[in-house]
Amino acid sequence: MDFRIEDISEEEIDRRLSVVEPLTDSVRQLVDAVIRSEVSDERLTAAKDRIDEIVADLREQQRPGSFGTPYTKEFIGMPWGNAAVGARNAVAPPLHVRRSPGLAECEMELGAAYEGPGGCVHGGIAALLLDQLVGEAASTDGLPSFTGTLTVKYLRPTLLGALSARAEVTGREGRKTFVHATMSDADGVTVEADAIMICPKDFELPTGDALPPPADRRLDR
Ligand SMILES: CCCCCCCCCCCC(=O)SCCNC(=O)CCNC(=O)[C@H](O)C(C)(C)COP(=O)(O)OP(=O)(O)OC[C@H]1O[C@@H](n2cnc3c(N)ncnc32)[C@H](O)[C@@H]1OP(=O)(O)O
Repeated sequence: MDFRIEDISEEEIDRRLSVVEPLTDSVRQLVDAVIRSEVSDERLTAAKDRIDEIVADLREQQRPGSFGTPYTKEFIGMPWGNAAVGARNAVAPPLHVRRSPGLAECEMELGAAYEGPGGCVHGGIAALLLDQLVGEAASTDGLPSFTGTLTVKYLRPTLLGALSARAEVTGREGRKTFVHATMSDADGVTVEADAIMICPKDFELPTGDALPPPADRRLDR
């Protein structure tokens, strides 16, 4: 796992987020517009050329590999490439997760980019989002857990639109944490999931005098 430390203040995190979040949001709009646009083929081709120019511009200075999760010295994580919550990742809806001990909750709006069956959320997307949420619920004590097993039950189709999700720790056994999660629309639960989350045996926390103990650590931004 990548544990790069980036020694920046919370003000600097906010400043960077104020630049990248609107950009990522515009890319989300672009994805949605491409899916639903009914303009002529000529205009679609012209759009491609303009987008290619922007891509070439952004690639002038490019990080190798993935974004990873840099941490501040206070252990605030910045998982900005993450597929479910990443502030720089237009693939992420994004989820804005609220966390308290053993609990993670969020609301989200899933549009055309997340479609599986016509008008409905793709089952893989529901599993992705619930996977993130069970990970966050299991990790609220500051020690990260990986998903060992995730069992997903689709109770009825989840229509695209406004949704909420919730994950709650139901038990702990050594390095294993058991989590139950649900995704709901206005009429109730549509998907439920059970996870066995595991803190890996060879997992080493980054060390350093400035690092607070796990229980006092701030979580991701
Ligand atoms: C602050 C940051 C916030 C961070 C918030 C971050 C949120 C991120 C959320 C994203 C979640 C993900 O997508 S995570 C990515 C997807 N998952 C992965 O890639 C995991 C890949 N698998 C692995 O790395 C490994 O297999 C592990 C870590 C799961 C387990 O390895 P290990 O540590 O060597 O485990 P091991 O000693 O063998 O077993 C320990 C105990 O767990 C059980 N066990 C082992 N594997 C499994 C399994 N797959 N499913 C169920 N149970 C298992 C064993 O029976 C044993 O039980 P007993 O004998 O003790 O009873």
